[in-house]
Amino acid sequence: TVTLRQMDGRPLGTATSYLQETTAPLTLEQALSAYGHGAFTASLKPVLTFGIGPKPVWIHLGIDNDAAATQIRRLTVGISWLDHVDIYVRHDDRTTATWRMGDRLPFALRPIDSHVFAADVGLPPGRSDLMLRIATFDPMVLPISLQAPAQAASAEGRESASYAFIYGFMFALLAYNLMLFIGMHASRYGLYSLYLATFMLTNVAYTGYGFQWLWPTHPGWTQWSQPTLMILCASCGLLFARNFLDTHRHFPRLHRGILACIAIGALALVGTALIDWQSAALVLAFAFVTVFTVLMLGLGVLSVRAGLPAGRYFLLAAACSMAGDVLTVLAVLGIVPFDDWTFRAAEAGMLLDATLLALALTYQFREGEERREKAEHLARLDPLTGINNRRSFDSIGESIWSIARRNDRHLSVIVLDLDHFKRINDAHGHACGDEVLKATANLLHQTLRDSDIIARWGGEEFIVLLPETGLAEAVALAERLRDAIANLCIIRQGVSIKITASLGVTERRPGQQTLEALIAEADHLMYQAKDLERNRVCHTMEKEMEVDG
Ligand SMILES: Nc1nc2c(ncn2[C@@H]2O[C@H](COP(=O)(O)OP(=O)(O)OP(=O)(O)O)[C@@H](O)[C@H]2O)c(=O)[nH]1
Repeated sequence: TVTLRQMDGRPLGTATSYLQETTAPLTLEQALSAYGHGAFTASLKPVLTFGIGPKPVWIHLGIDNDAAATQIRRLTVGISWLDHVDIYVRHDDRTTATWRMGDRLPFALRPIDSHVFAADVGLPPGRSDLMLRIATFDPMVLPISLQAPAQAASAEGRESASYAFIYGFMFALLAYNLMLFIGMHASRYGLYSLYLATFMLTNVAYTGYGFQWLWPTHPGWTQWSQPTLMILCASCGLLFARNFLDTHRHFPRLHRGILACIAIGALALVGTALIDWQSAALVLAFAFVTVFTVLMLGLGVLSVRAGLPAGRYFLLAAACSMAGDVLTVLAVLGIVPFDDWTFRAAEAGMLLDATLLALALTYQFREGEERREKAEHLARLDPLTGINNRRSFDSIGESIWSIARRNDRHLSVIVLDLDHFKRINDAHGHACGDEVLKATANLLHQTLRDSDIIARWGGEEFIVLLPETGLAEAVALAERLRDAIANLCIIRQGVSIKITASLGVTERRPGQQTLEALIAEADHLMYQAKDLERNRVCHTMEKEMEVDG
């Protein structure tokens, strides 16, 4: 028996006693008579639990109103998914109030607009008895409490606010990822959004908010929504994992196995729906979610072991979600004490899961961008010397050329070719030739300004584009380069290798049409230098002097 003071919203299980029906359903009179004969068992737990799909249960709670006037207290059975909740209030051997509710009956029959089962009970002074009959295919967990209606309403308000926070947070993640999906056509963002959306729907269904807000006139769907959405959500999670971890490439057998698993789950669900076997659908859904949780964790472990960069986030996310799910299931099955924290652990786990996966997606995106930038950068460089290759020179050179042309600015070019390079290769080997090419590129890099463009033009040929540089200055620079190359000391296997280079230098002339023509001129001059015994700089100034002379 509970007194008014004990009616503070906490579960009153230890004040109750119960009787489970064995064969035929009992009437109220039969249950009362059984109670009178002491057939009820006193509950030792504050929250009664009877596992999945148990026989219907009768619960008795004695109430002592020690005040002088009638008191109203809100009776709450704080779980949403019970099929039938019949409540009888007895006073002076009479039934003073009866309510029938449950998620097999339309929501409108509920006396209080709540996502769980609640009724305001009038308690005259003295002793009253509450008799409840509860029947369900789902896990039967019964947090029964009494408290003043205003208090109950404010507790429910706080609870709703916490759900609003969870849904708001998840909705923001969902909307953001949906936009990424639409904008980038990357299916992993779409699958992640789908996973979040189905999780939210599953949660809305099992917390009873779905029945209260979304489908109050469809008790049939309320029944089937839970197994259906559980299987749908787990399937979306697996599809996301397949895509996110690229299982097709890394774990091909698992990739196919996951799809088979989803297909079996979906077919089995359709089968149970066709024969309207709801208890089997529930057992199937719980089994599927268990397989899902194990698979997600296993995929996380495998991807970390395979060194997949985003694997750590995934594993941590899967572990958070699994810990939350396990705690909630244990609470619902009565294996660990049922309270707000244990019951809502799955939500906390999923919040962490969703956040970590969002981080993992961002990490993966950043990594992809870095890879792409690196590949683009590498595609512009000569792999041996690390300076620009011809393709990259062409694109940079063209823009410098058009600026110089439009603004009529100085622009010079040097073409440099190493002399008798074939001999170096022949005498010291190809690897040694490579070393010489690298040393030459290095020297160019160190001697020239950052604004000058250096590139490897061909085998042992280099090109330098000198913006804002007149011919005299370019020729002086070319001479310095020639001299530095001639003095370059490359020692390989104790042998000192000497090299020289021939250089052609020219400057853009007003009216000259293309950069190509300018380079061809410098190239021509470089060949002139080769003809003149090599290790020389030839330039257009000489040509002009010759013409003048
Ligand atoms: N080691 C090495 N050799 C290269 C590379 N690219 C081209 N070569 C070699 O450079 C040599 C160029 O020879 P040639 O075109 O006959 O010119 P050269 O021997 O320098 O003679 P001149 O240009 O007339 O002074 C060839 O033997 C090519 O195989 C490279 O990346 N590494």
